[in-house]
Amino acid sequence: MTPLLETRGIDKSFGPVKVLHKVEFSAYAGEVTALVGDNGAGKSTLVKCVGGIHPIDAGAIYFDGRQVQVNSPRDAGDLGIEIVYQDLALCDNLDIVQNMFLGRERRNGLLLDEAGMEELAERTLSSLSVRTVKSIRQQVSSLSGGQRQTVAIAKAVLWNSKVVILDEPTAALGVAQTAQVLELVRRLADTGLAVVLISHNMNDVFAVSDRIAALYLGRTAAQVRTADVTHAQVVELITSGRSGDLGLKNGVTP
Ligand SMILES: Nc1ncnc2c1ncn2[C@@H]1O[C@H](COP(=O)(O)OP(=O)(O)OP(=O)(O)O)[C@@H](O)[C@H]1O
Repeated sequence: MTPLLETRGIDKSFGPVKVLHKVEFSAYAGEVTALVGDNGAGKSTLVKCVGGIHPIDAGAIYFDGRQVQVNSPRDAGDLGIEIVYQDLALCDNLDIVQNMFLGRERRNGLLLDEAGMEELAERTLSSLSVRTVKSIRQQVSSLSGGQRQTVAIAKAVLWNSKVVILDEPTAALGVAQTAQVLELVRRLADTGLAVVLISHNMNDVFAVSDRIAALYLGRTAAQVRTADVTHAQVVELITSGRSGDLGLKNGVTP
């Protein structure tokens, strides 16, 4: 199976500090790939490289088997790569529809196509089986953390996304809301998207991912199928970069 998104040998430095060393990473359509690693391991940097925010120093990015240049967030968006950041970047003083179309508003002549945007927002939310919001004209400031996360994810999905990268989507959530967001993460993959889930939470990772990619000090420690590893083995990968008894071939489950 060809990965939908793949990095090969990515290097990235900030000034004299080398943060990524020949990083290999693959994400597949229809699957959730968890990207794990300790604080400072390079997860956000890798994601920002594939999102066109940081230029890479060496290596290459492949999309659907084809080498691509991702020089700006616009390039990433054109390929269908959307990143949902932890701090969400939703505007509190706007409603759900306004937030979902922010910066990409639909127009009807000179006027905003409010009805069209409402319908599409509604359709996107219901296609993801999101029933938690009362009205899509609700201000985002009145939503709970889980609902905000849901809107941010739906916003990413609205734009014909093919790869959705979620940066710690459950970090600030309670138990019930975490379960809801994880269900949504699973549904995204089930609709055929490649979902990348950055997470520090092993329960979340094991609950929802098909594959796990572990970074250790900016290097790929392993890429494995979730079904092939235990919590303890993943913790070992994260904390020491060692794959111990996993029997990996070049860091990958054979
Ligand atoms: N813009 C930058 N300039 C200089 N150093 C940076 C920059 N961005 C990240 N770094 C450094 O790169 C390393 C990797 O950081 P990164 O944020 O990618 O890690 P992470 O795995 O996402 O960590 P966390 O789980 O804490 O978010 C860190 O040592 C960090 O200090």
